This record gives sequence, C-alpha cells and structure tokens, in this order.
Amino acid sequence: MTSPLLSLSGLTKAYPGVVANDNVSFEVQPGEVHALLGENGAGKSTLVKMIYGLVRPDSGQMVLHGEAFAPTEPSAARAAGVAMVFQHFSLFDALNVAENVALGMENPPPMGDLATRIREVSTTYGLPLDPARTVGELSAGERQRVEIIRCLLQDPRLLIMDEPTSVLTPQEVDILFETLRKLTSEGVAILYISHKLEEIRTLCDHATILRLGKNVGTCIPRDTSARDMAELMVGSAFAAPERAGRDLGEVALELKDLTAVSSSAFGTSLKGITLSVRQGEILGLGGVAGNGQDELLAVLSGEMRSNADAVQFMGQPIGRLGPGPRRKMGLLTAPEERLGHAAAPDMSLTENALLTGAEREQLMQRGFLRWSAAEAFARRIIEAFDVRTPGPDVAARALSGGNLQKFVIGREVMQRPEVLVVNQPTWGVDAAAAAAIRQALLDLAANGTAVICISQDLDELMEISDRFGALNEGRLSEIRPAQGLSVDEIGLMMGGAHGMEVAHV
Ligand SMILES: Nc1ncnc2c1ncn2[C@@H]1O[C@H](COP(=O)(O)OP(=O)(O)OP(=O)(O)O)[C@@H](O)[C@H]1O
Repeated sequence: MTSPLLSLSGLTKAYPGVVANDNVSFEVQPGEVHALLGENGAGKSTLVKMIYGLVRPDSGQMVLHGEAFAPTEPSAARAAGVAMVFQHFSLFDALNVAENVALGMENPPPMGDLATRIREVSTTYGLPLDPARTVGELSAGERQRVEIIRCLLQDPRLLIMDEPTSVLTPQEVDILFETLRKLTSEGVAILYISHKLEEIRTLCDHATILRLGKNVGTCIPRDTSARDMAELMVGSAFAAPERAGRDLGEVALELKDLTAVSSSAFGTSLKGITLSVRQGEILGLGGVAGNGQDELLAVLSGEMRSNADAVQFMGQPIGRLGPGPRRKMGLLTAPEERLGHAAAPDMSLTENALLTGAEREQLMQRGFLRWSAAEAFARRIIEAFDVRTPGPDVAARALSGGNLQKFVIGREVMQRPEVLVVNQPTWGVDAAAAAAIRQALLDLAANGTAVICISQDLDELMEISDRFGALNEGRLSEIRPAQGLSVDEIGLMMGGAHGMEVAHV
C-alpha cells in the first residue's frame, strides 16, 4: 500500500461556544477523490481552512508527503503543494483572465508567457478558456475555470474544492469531473466538499463524515445510497417535504411587460417580463445563473425601480416604491448572496433580524429600536429553523454558510409575507435542512402566501412549484404547470442558454 499523501491526527479547533473540529483524524491517499461530508456547521470548512493555512489548529498534527505540516498562511500551504478553489471566487471583473491569474501567483511570469501557459493548461485539462477575455463577461463555470487554472499552474499535489458544482450547469459539471479525473490519474489527490450526494457517488472514492465537529465514520460513496449518506451525517432519518392540496386565491403579484436595465455593466437587463402569481401558489423560475435572476429579485424588492404599472401588488401599481414600503405591504424578498446582501457580515443575528424585520415585527417604536423584541425575534428564527449557533449575539459571518442561509430564509418566512420572493433558497444547505426549507415554503403557500422561487436546482423547483418558467438572457419563457413537465420540455424552455444541456431533473 502506498503511503498517504496527507494524514491528519487529532485536529481540534474551538471557537467561542463551539468546537468546530474535535479530534479529527483521517488520511488522504495520492490519486483519490476524498469527499468531506457533513451537515451545515459540522466543521468541513474549518478543517480545510486548517489544511490551507487560513486557520491554526488548537491541537493535533498534520503530515504531508511524510513531513510535519503546519502552514501558518496560505502561501506556505501553496509552497507545499496544496491548492484550494473557494465557493466564492475572488476575481476582478474588469481585468482579463491572464491578469486575474497573475494576481493570485507568488511570482507571475511575463504576461505573454503566462497567456501561453494558461492556453497549455486549459487544453491539457479540457478547460476551455481564452486568457484575453474580460472576467466580467464570463459565466460562473468559466470563472471557476480561471480559479482552477490558477491552482493548476502551481502544480498542486492536493487540490481542495469547496462546493464546486453549486454554480455550474449540468454540462459544466461533466467537464469539471473529467478534469478532476485526469488530475487524479496523475496522482493528484482531491479533497471535495459538497452537499450534492449523487455527485459524490459519481465522483468520489472515499468519504469522511463529520458530525458536530467529530469524525463519525467513513464510507465508499459508490456503495452507499444518497439517503444512507444523509442519515450518517444527521445521525437519524429525516422527512421529505410534503405537498398539501391548496386552493388558490387572488392574484397577489403581477408583472406586466416589465423592462429594466441592469445597473451593472456585466448584468442582464430584463426584457418584457409578464407573469402573475396567486395567493397559495408557488411559481418556480429556473435558468442558468446570470440570465436576469438577480435583476428580477432587485426589481421585486424595490432595490431597482421600474414603471409604476409594471409591478402590481394586489392590484396596486408599486413599480416606483422602494424596499421599505414594499416590506410594509408584505412583499418580502431573500436574495441569493447571503453575506453582504441578505445579511450584514459584522452585525449580530439580532441586528440582522432587525434589518428586514423592523417594520412587520414592530421592532421600532416612536423612532426607538426595541432591542429585546428584536432579540426575541432572532431567537424565534434560530429555534424554528434549527440555526446552529451559540446565540443571537453572534455575528453573521461566524455562522457556517448553510446555517446563515437558514437564518436568512427563516427571517422572511417568519414575518408571514403576503408575497415571498426567494433566490436560491437552499444554496449550500445540507439535505435535511434543504428539505426543511422547502417544507417551510410549501407551508407558507398552504397558508395563502404567494411564493416566487428562483433557483438553479431543477429538482427543487419540480418538488415544490405549481407552475414553472425559465429565464434566458433576461426574457421569461412561457409559464406552464410543473406537474408532468419532461426534461426535454424544460430544456427547451431554458432555451439553450450558454449552450447548456439539462441532464437531470
Ligand atoms: N470565525 C468563526 N468564529 C466563530 N465560530 C465559527 C467561525 N468559523 C466557524 N465557526 C463555527 O464553527 C462551526 C463549524 O463551521 P464550518 O463553517 O466549519 O461548518 P461547515 O461544515 O463548513 O458548514 P456548511 O456546510 O454550512 O458550510 C459552526 O458552528 C460555525 O458557526
């Protein structure tokens, strides 16, 4: 048997109120794809941050290529052959691909040489990318390729990937997996974090499962069902969402030939969008990211204005109203970007609860903030949505990604909206919590709320939507009943955006 590439023994890291990693030990072999599984807050990101030199363990040892390994910063980890592709890309939109790659390198070669090397790596590993293109014009999949190529130019022995497929089309996922397989055939090891269990079954050789910071077991994903893996992570069985029959009420929200120019140079303008959603109904909107989803959410939240008549709430024109008045009426929204847009990173959960809940939860009285009521509201969200955190005083940025997502969705759901618009409601959320969020949206609709769910997850949309439409380059397809729609029909509705194929529903 070959000696392991990386072995971890007894790694422990505590934060105030939580032990993020508790005596974690396992090994990664050269040439394998090793999955790191665990529910939200289980400690996956903390563990890989220790390997990448972003977080220092309180105790425990790491051995890489047979030598003691204790990186104090990412450059030390990179020098030892460890590379990492993050969930959120750190790229500059206005610069081209080669310039962005150079910015992430310790000693970048001259631009001409770098462009040649980028072309070589991109051809060798099947990652099509033109070094001269401006990054702002690239799709999410192409941006990820910039990050991957940046890593590959450093000749890594271990590549860490944190939820790499959440922004990719099914076709881009296939391309990525091909690249990863080529890398492993050359002996590179891949440490792979994902909540998408079917993908893990396709790609990964071994999996280590974390629960509440502890290593609770390993499995061979190919030989384990997705349901069994989910239960290993949670430690118990969980319920799949149930959809009750509902009577639909009045039209709650209507868009009439809505046209809006994106405020961003790299955004997508909305072109003639017409739709309506009734009380008690869930309208699912699919499409590849970057086809107008963010702009549609902004035009509904009031962050972007339109013609007054183009947006109608219970028959009233509201296109010129800002976010405050819309919230007061009961039109609530939860954007996709949880850190920075949906939540203020350095503010506590109580302060974040206040940010969107002040009006409808009466957290303000005669100009004064009612702090104890705001804290009680934050506690109710934490309780109802099973947000794993020591308490409401914790800053939003200290929550694991999935737990913050649960908080952001819970905050809007608990305000009993008349209309709720969500974008990617279960992004980065584990299987059990995703089921709970979908159930909460179904329950809201059962109580008469009109829901618009924008998502790239077609399985999710088919599970909860009554009717389905797709965004493509700022236009909306025909809207059709979701039940009985075939994969081919959905593919046609998505209109081949960025040449994508719909591989699964
Ligand atoms: N900087 C920090 N300060 C305080 N607590 C933190 C910090 N970073 C992580 N934690 C806590 O450590 C625990 C583990 O978080 P971590 O981000 O590693 O989980 P995860 O498994 O990656 O979750 P997810 O799947 O939601 O991304 C969580 O309880 C989280 O709140």
